[in-house]
Amino acid sequence: MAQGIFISFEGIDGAGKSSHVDALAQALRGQGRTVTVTREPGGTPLAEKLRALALHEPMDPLTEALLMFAARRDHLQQVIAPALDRGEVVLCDRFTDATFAYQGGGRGFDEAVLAQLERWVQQRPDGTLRQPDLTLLFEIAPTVAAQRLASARLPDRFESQPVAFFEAVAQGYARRVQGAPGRFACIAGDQPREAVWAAVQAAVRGRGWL
Ligand SMILES: Nc1ncnc2c1ncn2[C@@H]1O[C@H](COP(=O)(O)OP(=O)(O)OP(=O)(O)O)[C@@H](O)[C@H]1O
Ligand SMILES: Cc1cn([C@H]2C[C@H](O)[C@@H](COP(=O)(O)O)O2)c(=O)[nH]c1=O
Repeated sequence: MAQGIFISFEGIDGAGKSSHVDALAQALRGQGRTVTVTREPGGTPLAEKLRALALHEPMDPLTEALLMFAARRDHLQQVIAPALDRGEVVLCDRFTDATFAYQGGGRGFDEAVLAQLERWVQQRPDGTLRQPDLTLLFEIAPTVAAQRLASARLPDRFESQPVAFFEAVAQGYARRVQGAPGRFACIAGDQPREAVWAAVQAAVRGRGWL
């Protein structure tokens, strides 16, 4: 059976990505595809426990990075890889680019160490690295994202960071795009919702998946 399709959604907090995950799932299901919608950190009972710790408990950058990869390993083993092996579509709200952006860019953690953890956690039996087939990166000015979040919900450990943190996170994302430009579709997140949704569909259609 052919491998499935792995699509991740990325961007700074408040970029507006989450509302489009379910919409894309519905559109793909409308075409007869089986779709798993999931998120990181999280996606399994264990990884959701690690998520609660990572988002709410104080910790140092190494602990934070290790928790993200521990959650990811369980999520990959239990949910993502089996679904892809069954030929399904996996839509994941954040994946490893978020670790490079938040722990690497935002916290200033050594990206060479993150790259080593990425290899350990995402290596497949054939030696290749598991990565999304497509990453939709929602780009927005940190000040605009902060205004959106201010009226949306109580902030967690990441959302309560200052604008300068999110500028560093955005730079972390930009480095990931530079490293693998063909994997990314960059979407202007500051447009009206309908225009953002049109851009999401165009990116997926461009790959022949919609
Ligand atoms: N295009 C848009 N224009 C204006 N407001 C938007 C737009 N898209 C989303 N929002 C609003 O911005 C807030 C954040 O949206 P959403 O939760 O989808 O962002 P997100 O990128 O998934 O953030 P997080 O990663 O923190 O969950 C919500 O209140 C949402 O209603
Ligand atoms: C995967 C991943 C996530 N984060 C951060 C980014 C967000 O602030 C939260 C998740 O919250 P969301 O509302 O579900 O987007 O976690 C991170 O710092 N590192 C990661 O690897």
